Amino acid sequence: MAEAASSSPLHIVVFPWLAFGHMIPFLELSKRLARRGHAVTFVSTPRNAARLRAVPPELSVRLRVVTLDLPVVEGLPEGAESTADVSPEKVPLLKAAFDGLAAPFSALVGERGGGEADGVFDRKPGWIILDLIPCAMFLILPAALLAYIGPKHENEAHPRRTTEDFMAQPPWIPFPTTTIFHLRHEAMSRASEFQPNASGVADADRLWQVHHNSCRLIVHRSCPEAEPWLFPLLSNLFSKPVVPAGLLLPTDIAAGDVTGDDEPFEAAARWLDRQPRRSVAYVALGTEAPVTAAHIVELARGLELSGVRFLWALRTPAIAAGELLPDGFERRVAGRGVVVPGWVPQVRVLGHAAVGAFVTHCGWGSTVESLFMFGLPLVMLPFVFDQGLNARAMAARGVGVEVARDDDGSFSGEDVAAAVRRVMVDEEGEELARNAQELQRVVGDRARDEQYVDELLEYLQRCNVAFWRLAKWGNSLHLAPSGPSEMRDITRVTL
Ligand SMILES: O=c1ccn([C@@H]2O[C@H](COP(=O)(O)OP(=O)(O)O[C@H]3O[C@H](CO)[C@@H](O)[C@H](O)[C@H]3O)[C@@H](O)[C@H]2O)c(=O)[nH]1
Repeated sequence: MAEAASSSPLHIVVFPWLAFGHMIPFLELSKRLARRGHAVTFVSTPRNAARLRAVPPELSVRLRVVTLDLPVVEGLPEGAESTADVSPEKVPLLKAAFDGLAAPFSALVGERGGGEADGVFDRKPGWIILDLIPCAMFLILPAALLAYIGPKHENEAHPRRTTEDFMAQPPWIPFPTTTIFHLRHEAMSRASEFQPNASGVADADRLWQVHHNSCRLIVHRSCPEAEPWLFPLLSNLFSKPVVPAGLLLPTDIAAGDVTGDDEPFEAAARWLDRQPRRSVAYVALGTEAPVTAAHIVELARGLELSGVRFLWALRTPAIAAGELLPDGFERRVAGRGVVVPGWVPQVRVLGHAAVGAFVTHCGWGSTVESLFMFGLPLVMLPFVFDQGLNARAMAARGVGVEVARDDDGSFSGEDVAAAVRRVMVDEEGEELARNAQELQRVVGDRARDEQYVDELLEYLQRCNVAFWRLAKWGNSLHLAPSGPSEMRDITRVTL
């Protein structure tokens, strides 16, 4: 890995969407860019910045965190700054608040490198890397989701109107694929993402606005080993380079990238230390899945019925975890099951020798951390976004099984227990575990993962700032290639 920038170092500003599933990989990418001698300004809000682990001292000369205060939006709970702080129906309000950061962000990047003149940051940004704004878009999502959404012109040529349309393979994917939401509840949720939400804009439109108006380069937290065939297809479909950043496998396994109230976890960690090797199922459904009280009851019933040891990270922003669990649940599973009501250092748990499988919503971050980093087989319970696609792709690779679902997405405790036992108890589980280890060996190669960042940097340096002129105009951020005729107006900044 290059430790110093080979040619003139870049100043890169990164500004992720306010979700830990986004901020964590953006910070990981930032560290790798800084380690290679480039200056990185990581922008977030004060509370999120405080919750992310401090930048390692050796990187602090080149990687700095700048905070912007989130504007007040009616209905958004006080102090809510990330999707982990709100229930799913309030996320559009968080998006509206994030949209309100367009002007301060524009001011930040428009003036010198962003703030006072201080050495490496005293340069206008060569690149801005955001979820949904120019000039490079870094998607922490798998390439499969972008392939499913497709470019606007393909959606116009092949409009999807009915639920069945959303359940079918997109016609612009010309080969057999797992990129299909074949379950009715998933297709319905997808369809809603093409409609405007409470933030006033449809999520698909946010994506297209950037793809079509402003971004020159699309970067995925992924690699061809993890998602074969998709990168050339996407470059072709979107008529611009779609390149991998690698999986950004977390480097700081012991700490993770988020600080929180680890207190409730410490007792669970001591319990985990006493469990036999590969005997515990770690259960966690990420930070954004719309998990209902009924889901939690059935999941609890399933874990109890399975007879398997488990550690469950149960985050419920709106209701105390204990109030959702069936009566007497914790007493009945005492000794073999532990519920942690709050933030759990997930990477540390997944890497623990006692953990043998992961009951997961199949968020891409969780898939990367469990399967590609540690080779753990999966019990898959996807809800929204890319999660169903990830589950399908991993089932096809023989590294996990999905919990059976009804058309409306509901599932029973018996369905959960059956899937958990297939992975943790039955003979089939041995093959799943072997496949997962084998996939990890191929996909989770750290040297190759670093090489993808080198290749990305080479690309960024080749097409550097000569290409772009930054201008501030009114309340919007404008990024313009050198000719004024190509000036583009970017007003929206969120996913
Ligand atoms: O108690 C917790 C809860 C979460 N995490 C971390 O938070 C991240 C969660 O990321 P992910 O697994 O991707 O889940 P979500 O936050 O739910 O993911 C959103 O963003 C993902 C892209 O990262 C998409 O794939 C998902 O569909 C979308 O829900 C991971 O790094 C976890 O290690 C913890 O460390 N402790």
